[in-house]
Amino acid sequence: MAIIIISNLTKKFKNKKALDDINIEFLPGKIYGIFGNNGAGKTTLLDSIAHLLIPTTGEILVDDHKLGKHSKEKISFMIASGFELSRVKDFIFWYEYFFEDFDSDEALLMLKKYDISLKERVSELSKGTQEKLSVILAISRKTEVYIFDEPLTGVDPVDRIEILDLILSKSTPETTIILSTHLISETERIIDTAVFMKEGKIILNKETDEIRDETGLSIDQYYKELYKKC
Ligand SMILES: Nc1ncnc2c1ncn2[C@@H]1O[C@H](COP(=O)(O)OP(=O)(O)OP(=O)(O)O)[C@@H](O)[C@H]1O
Repeated sequence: MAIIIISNLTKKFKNKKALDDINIEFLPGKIYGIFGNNGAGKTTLLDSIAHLLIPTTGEILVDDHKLGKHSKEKISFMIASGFELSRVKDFIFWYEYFFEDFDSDEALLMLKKYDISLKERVSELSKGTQEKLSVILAISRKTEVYIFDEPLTGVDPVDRIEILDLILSKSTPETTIILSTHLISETERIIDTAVFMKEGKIILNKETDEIRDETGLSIDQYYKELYKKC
């Protein structure tokens, strides 16, 4: 059974439709890649699931519940802002305080591995290191859904492999991972289902193995072919 069911979801910013009648279900045990050109609506979709945005119309159900306290316990997502004055240790403290399922020992081990000091001001870290911190905080929670919006953009190619492996380590038959990225060729090895978005709509939602078998192309090649045409 789907853990997330989205029905007729539309999100407007003033008169602009960022999401246009989205219908999609996310299953446990799967890793979803959300791909699309700039402005396609990827972040708006992920922020809507994380309840950071309120839909204009439509519905999002998580584990059969409307978004709220229950979905907050089920979903862990990367934070992308609020870094201004805080130090790394403040984030560890807040996560421990707000989330009973946060494993601070696991987070501290990963911070050590990536040489991220607890004393550092987050705003003074490089963009890539901020992204690593954000991924570490998100995966140190024990939830059923993990959402990563562009987790690799500023990360160097060697660490990208490790960050992807960290994300992959959260994959179990019970967890759902949703990842948005422009780095299709680097992420497609871990993606089970590719979701292509354009102008606020989902134009493809298919198993990656099926795409490769049917087209003989990698997901990256198929994406480029499809977006060249439309
Ligand atoms: N807070 C906002 N106010 C007004 N318009 C917004 C806002 N957030 C997003 N939009 C608009 O909604 C559309 C979808 O934006 P969104 O950030 O979801 O796209 P995206 O697929 O994540 O793009 P990118 O790949 O560039 O990050 C864009 O046209 C964007 O300008």
